[in-house]
Amino acid sequence: MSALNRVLVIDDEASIRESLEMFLSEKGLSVRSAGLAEEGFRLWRTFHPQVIILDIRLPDCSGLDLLKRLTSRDPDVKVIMITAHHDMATTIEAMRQGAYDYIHKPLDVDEFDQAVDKALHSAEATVRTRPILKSKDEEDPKTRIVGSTPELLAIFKTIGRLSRNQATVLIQGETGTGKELIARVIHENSDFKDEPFVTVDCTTLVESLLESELFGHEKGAFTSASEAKTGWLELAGEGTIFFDEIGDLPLSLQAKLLRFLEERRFTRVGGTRVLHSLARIIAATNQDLTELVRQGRFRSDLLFRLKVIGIKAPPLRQRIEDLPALLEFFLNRINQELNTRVTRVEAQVLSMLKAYTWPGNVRELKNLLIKAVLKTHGSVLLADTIQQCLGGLTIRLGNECLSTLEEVEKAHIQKTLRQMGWNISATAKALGVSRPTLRKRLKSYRLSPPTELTG
Ligand SMILES: Nc1ncnc2c1ncn2[C@@H]1O[C@H](COP(=O)(O)OP(=O)(O)OP(=O)(O)O)[C@@H](O)[C@H]1O
Repeated sequence: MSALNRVLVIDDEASIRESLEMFLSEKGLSVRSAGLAEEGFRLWRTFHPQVIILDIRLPDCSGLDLLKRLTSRDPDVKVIMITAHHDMATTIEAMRQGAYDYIHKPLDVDEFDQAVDKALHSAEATVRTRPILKSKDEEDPKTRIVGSTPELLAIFKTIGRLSRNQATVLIQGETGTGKELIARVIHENSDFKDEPFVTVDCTTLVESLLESELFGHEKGAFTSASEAKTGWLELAGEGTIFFDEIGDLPLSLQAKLLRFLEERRFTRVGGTRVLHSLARIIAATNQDLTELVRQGRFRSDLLFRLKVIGIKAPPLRQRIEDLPALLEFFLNRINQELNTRVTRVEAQVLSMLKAYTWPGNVRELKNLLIKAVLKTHGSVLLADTIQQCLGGLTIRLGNECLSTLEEVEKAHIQKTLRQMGWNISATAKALGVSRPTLRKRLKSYRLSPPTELTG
């Protein structure tokens, strides 16, 4: 009998205990039951159940109190609360206290069956997986670029070289690849890090306002200028001005920015005093500026001026080896920010994430993990949850487009089998499963060795 099939039922109604015992035994599970909280707690200590079915109302104490006692001793305990009461506050409180699930009486057999299977699967995954989060991050997570692929190492070097000067930088890359993050890290690692970092979103600016926002204006410069205003160039001091989506900057403003970059001097709108700015300009874009130049939508001389130092932020799919580190980093951050404790991941999660194409890059990964963590009960991030969050999105493995967990699993097994020359022991080891499990999968996916290997 597997060590991972023990269920404890704690309910004061004898008829419910009996029917649940019967139902769970028929599922092949080992079941014990108790009618009182105290008795249930004692059984929990001696029987070591993977899953507990717990009634909210018990004669000697509330099920919620017992839940609290259990989760404080073992945060990974899987407790399915059952109750005849449909009240919001208790449901919320039970989930807050770490209940795995919450089901109403009269029990719907399918719903109950599924909840028990999921809880057992999650308990099994907790045992199978090792925590991936080792230590708390010491660095400020908001200015940490995670990754160690050659493309990123080259970026780190460039950032180092930029630390002693105020050279202009152009960062190009797809959406969500970390362009703004790179700009902030350049600023944080410069001698001028205590000066301001000012962001200019070129997509949201009304053309007529930009000049005065950027350069400032004097009182009375135009009808609504009732007060003088300091512009971003002055506000930034010796810090950094980050032009996000520079490709969207209107042509008239491109000319003004170019003039400023050439002379480093400017006047406020309606003013005569010549001001200087030593701020570093960093521009970012996810468009192909050379193509925009060709189309006459971007000035080639401005592109030349901006690209004193050019940085290419690589798309996530081109540095997929960084995924484990990113996963660990975001789980840590999400746990801290959302007060969750997802510290383990099922083995297939990583292969699924690695197989996906990530059109939204690191931002998409971060958002997906937030969604998945919020759906996770307990400490293990399950492959099923990732699949749900990826929704109808397609996973790409090699040249194949896969959309279900089974397809992904099958393709991954096939690939590993091929790599291992169809050696079952080596493949099972590489996949982290036992040989019987692998054989079961081969049978269910009808996988058999190519003919030249069978003889
Ligand atoms: N290498 C990385 N390590 C850690 N976090 C990252 C990394 N790359 C991106 N991020 C995070 O992903 C999110 C998106 O990054 P960012 O806003 O810098 O991307 P972007 O390229 O400027 O996007 P857009 O083009 O859409 O403006 C941010 O939360 C950022 O902190």
